[in-house]
Amino acid sequence: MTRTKTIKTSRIKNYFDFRRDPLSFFVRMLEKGDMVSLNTGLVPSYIVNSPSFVQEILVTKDASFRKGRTTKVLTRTIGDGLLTTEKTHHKKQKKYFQPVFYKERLMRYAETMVSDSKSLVAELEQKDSCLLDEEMMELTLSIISKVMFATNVDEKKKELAAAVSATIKQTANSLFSPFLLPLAVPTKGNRRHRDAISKLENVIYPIIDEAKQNPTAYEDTMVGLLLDSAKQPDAPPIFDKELRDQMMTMLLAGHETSANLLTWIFYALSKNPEAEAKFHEEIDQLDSLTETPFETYRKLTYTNQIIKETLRLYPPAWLIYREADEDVELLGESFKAGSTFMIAPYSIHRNPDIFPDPEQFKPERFAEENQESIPTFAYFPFGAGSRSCIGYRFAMMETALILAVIGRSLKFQRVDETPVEPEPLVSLRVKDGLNMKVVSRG
Ligand code: HEM
Repeated sequence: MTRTKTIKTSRIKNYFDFRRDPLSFFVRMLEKGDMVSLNTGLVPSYIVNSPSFVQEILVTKDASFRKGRTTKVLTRTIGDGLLTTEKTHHKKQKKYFQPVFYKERLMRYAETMVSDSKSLVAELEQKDSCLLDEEMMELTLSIISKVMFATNVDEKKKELAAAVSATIKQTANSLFSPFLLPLAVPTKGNRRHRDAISKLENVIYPIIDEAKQNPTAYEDTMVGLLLDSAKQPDAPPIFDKELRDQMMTMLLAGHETSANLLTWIFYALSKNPEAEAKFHEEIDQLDSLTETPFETYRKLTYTNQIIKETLRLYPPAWLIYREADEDVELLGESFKAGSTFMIAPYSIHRNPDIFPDPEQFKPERFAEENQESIPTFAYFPFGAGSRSCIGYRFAMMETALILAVIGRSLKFQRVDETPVEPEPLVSLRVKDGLNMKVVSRG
């Protein structure tokens, strides 16, 4: 029996429905079948809904797929970094990248996560309200720059965060546009995109020069590690361009996702007083005098459930693309080379058969005793298989520590009750930002 259903609406209607409101489009498609064919003719496009197809594409048959269009678009900004390379090149990079996220390094990163969060608390205590999304963007940008490049971007935080935002907006526009104009074509959007890339490069290239001249100052960072790996016997040399691409990758993949997640969490807590009270109870019991940040992190059980529930409802990586490299058989059905597959954690995480009352915020879904009932490939905010998120542990720890430090001193309340909408760019943002009252917890 075939599990793929073709929807009856025309491809033009599907395309405009998708462009108008991609998130609702995917949620509507959820009940149409395990795999939905979008009727797109020469280049077949599918929406993947069932966990077993997700597993086939991302894990079991992953060698038959590439990231396709996502890679093509992202390469314009980040070049050949870990997020965008394919096949053997990617495998090689993933191997030399692993040590950046080893436990002993994560333990050191935790110190920076806590101290930067404390500085932000001191700043926020002077304010009545703030644009929370921007504050979170600057905080996670500052953390990633310190731990990956030993660079303090405090003075340039706003400018850099704006440059990253501009590249992300342009990338999202290109991702969903039917035409992909080369970046060299001087459209207004392309010019803005190129300016933003130059701003980021003006920060990145001097760091590379400095790291090569003064390696000891960088030995604990990603840049130092990559320079070191090139010194191993038989290792190929590493060029500035490759370092630049990996640094761009970390800037783009490693801070916007976490910042958006944090913004959604504080929003969700402001709407769910019971969960907020349980969160406060947990963090108020922490003994910050005797513990290292890493020990603190391991005690944040309920906080962890809040993070997972927010990742379910507002997964920053809301859409994952794959393209078949060759003809491929999935669960006994054949798909042609070149077929594209859209896998949307945003809609799959709302499957009511797996998550009853899917729109309700219920962190307890992820309590130890309940987690077992969630099939592995029904919940995958960090992807799965060979292309899954290398920063997964980093992101979970960073989010928990930031929540704990900020949550012990402050909470946030909505300034007004205007509806908050998600904006699906490369990562899932709060549309038009989130203005929040800053309330001291006394
Ligand atoms: C809440 C935060 C984050 C979320 C939800 C997230 C999600 C994801 C997802 C879903 C993928 C797989 C994409 C695909 O299969 O096409 C991915 C890949 C990746 N992520 Fe994350 N990520 C987060 C934070 C981070 C952080 C903090 C870093 C780095 C410090 C990072 C670095 C990367 C990189 C380099 C890849 C590409 C891995 C590869 O292709 O081998 N991410 N992320």
